[in-house]
Amino acid sequence: MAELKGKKISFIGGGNMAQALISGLIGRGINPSNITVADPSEAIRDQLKQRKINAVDPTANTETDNSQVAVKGADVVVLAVKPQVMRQVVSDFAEVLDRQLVISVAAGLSTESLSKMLGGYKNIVRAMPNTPAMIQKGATGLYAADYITEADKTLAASLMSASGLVSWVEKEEQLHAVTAVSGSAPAYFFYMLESMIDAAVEQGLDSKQAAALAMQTALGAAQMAITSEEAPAELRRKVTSPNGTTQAAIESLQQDNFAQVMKKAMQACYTRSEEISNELAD
Ligand SMILES: NC(=O)C1=CN([C@@H]2O[C@H](COP(=O)(O)OP(=O)(O)OC[C@H]3O[C@@H](n4cnc5c(N)ncnc54)[C@H](OP(=O)(O)O)[C@@H]3O)[C@@H](O)[C@H]2O)C=CC1
Ligand SMILES: O=C(O)[C@@H]1CCC=N1
Repeated sequence: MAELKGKKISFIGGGNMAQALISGLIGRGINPSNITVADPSEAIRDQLKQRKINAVDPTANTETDNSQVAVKGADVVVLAVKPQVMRQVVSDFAEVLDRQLVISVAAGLSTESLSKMLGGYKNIVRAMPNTPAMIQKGATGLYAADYITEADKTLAASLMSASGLVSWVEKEEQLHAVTAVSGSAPAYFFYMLESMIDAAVEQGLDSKQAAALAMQTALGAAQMAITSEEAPAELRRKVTSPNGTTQAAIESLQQDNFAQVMKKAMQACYTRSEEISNELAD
């Protein structure tokens, strides 16, 4: 965290992912006055200002209120807009980049394509975070080309670790797999919770009670898996009494090819990430 002390951090795009990362940063004691966000939504800017975060309107065309203002004063610029609008968005400020570390959280968009969009600017680290960053329980994959300095890699890791775990990948393509296993994955767990709660309600619990039990179980299982020396398969075996209730549930999942279902979903995620990469390449 020492690396972030006094650093000016700007976010281009103040939507879901940016807000999650900002909450992580503020939760770790970063002064909101060191954070600037450019977002066209007045509602988002007003919310940010209430939290003492600077907010500018990228569509404004004044000397004090636009994305160039956010970028010029920054040490780190986090690009948090949809990959499909990145080219258009960065064209507003690419010319004023000179020393800033750019961190892109955009799914799929390669360093090479982004660098071209930025007129050849190369000081880029790619990150694939996830929304539990909001409560500092995020998981982020990071990639930097070999020409990025150790100081900038440390700065990027420090910024993302304010929101939770960080893990570097050696090859840029591995970020597709990171997206499948953690970037998009909170949604899989939320979907599983939704399905479990619906099923418990059908079995006779009221929805609040079902939700509380399912969510606490997800939290407990995740924390156990993280802290235990035993692998998830062994922890699963310890719940599963021979010919008991868990065995019946697990056998049902196996008959329905649960592992295959999960593999197929993660492959769809990986493939979509590759497609976005190809769509945005020149
Ligand atoms: N959500 C997630 O879980 C994750 C997202 N990501 C990546 O994060 C990025 C953002 O995703 P997410 O936060 O979900 O998307 P959101 O749509 O929530 O946020 C993007 C924000 O950027 C704003 N925006 C549009 N144009 C500009 C502009 N010219 N200047 C500044 N801001 C602009 C949008 O405004 P408006 O809506 O008014 O156009 C919107 O508020 C994506 O690239 C995504 O791949 C990565 C990991 C996880
Ligand atoms: O769905 C998406 O494309 C983004 C990237 C990872 C999570 N959300």
